[in-house]
Amino acid sequence: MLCPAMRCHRLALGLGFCLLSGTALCLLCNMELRYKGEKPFQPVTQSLYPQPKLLEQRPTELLTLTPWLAPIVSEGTFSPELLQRIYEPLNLTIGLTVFAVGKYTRFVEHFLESAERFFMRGHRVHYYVFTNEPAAIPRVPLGPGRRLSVLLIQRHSRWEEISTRRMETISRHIAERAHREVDYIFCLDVDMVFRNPWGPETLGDLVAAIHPGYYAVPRQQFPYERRHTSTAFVADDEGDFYYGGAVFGGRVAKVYEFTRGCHMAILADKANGIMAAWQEESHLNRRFISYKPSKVLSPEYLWDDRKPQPPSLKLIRFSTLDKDTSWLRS
Ligand SMILES: CC(=O)N[C@H]1[C@@H](OP(=O)(O)OP(=O)(O)OC[C@H]2O[C@@H](n3ccc(=O)[nH]c3=O)[C@H](O)[C@@H]2O)O[C@H](CO)[C@H](O)[C@@H]1O
Ligand SMILES: [Mn+2]
Repeated sequence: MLCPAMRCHRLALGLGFCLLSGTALCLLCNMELRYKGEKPFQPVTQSLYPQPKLLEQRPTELLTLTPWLAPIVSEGTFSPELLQRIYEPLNLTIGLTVFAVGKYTRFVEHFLESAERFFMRGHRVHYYVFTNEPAAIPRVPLGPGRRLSVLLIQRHSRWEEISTRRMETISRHIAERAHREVDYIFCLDVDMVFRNPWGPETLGDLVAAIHPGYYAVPRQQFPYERRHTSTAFVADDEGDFYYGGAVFGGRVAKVYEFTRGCHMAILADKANGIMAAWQEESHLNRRFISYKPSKVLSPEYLWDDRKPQPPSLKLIRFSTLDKDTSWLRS
């Protein structure tokens, strides 16, 4: 039999031990791992390597990875059901910017109606429509979790200016507002329509889409800006794919950096009295050579109704309408 004093002593020891091991366990559980700092990629400066060819392997099968190992998204490369199950619980909000200035307001209704049918079904979506004429924006009925903000912008007289200014407007809009409201953001042309599902397979840090007019063309023939005096200049032996200015996107912070970078380059050109060959599309292409997209969308995501559907494309998801360009720009 232990005397009461000894029992007390043992009890105190036991309790002390429990307390100590408990604290240690607690500390271990709550311990934050200090990883080595993330090292962001630096812009690519040397670009002497063979051009990737979307149709290289077999003439009707698209390439699925870029030489820097970014996925090239097309029908058959992903499971929509699986991706839906992965992304749904994340409760993401996806922003979509679209510009409708002057006569282009007539495209909004068809654009939004088709987006409601096909764009990011089952996810929260925030449309940002930039226009000089808010009264001309139709009230298209939206599904649950989907909202629309109409934002007033100035109208510039030249269409090149309207189109090019988008980089500035988007970067400012992200800084002022959208960075708080959305996780990802896509920036699309309005003279287009969704024809098939566009889902979370398109989400990535920085996303570009291959232009429907140049996916089977050698890089020397890409309509890059070729004047050395422009900040959008691209040499003959540079370039991966020719990307369309009508579709880009990504994580909101990355799209901010991207649009700001393009805007700065456009401003530098402007100071020198230069408008790049294909306006903001030329700057977008220049920037994607140095800052590679982390995901590339096949021309399924940026087609043109004026072209017949080739056998290599199993479906068309988003396409330019056949429009009267000279009337629109007059
Ligand atoms: C076939 C062709 O020529 N394609 C070029 C043309 O695309 P696009 O012919 O697709 O240019 P676009 O007329 O659709 O203009 C781009 C976007 O700017 C907005 N917008 C433009 C003008 C206007 O008065 N109001 C308005 O809202 C609208 O959202 C439109 O979708 O121009 C782009 C640069 O901008 C690229 O160089 C494209 O390669
Ligand atoms: Mn367009």
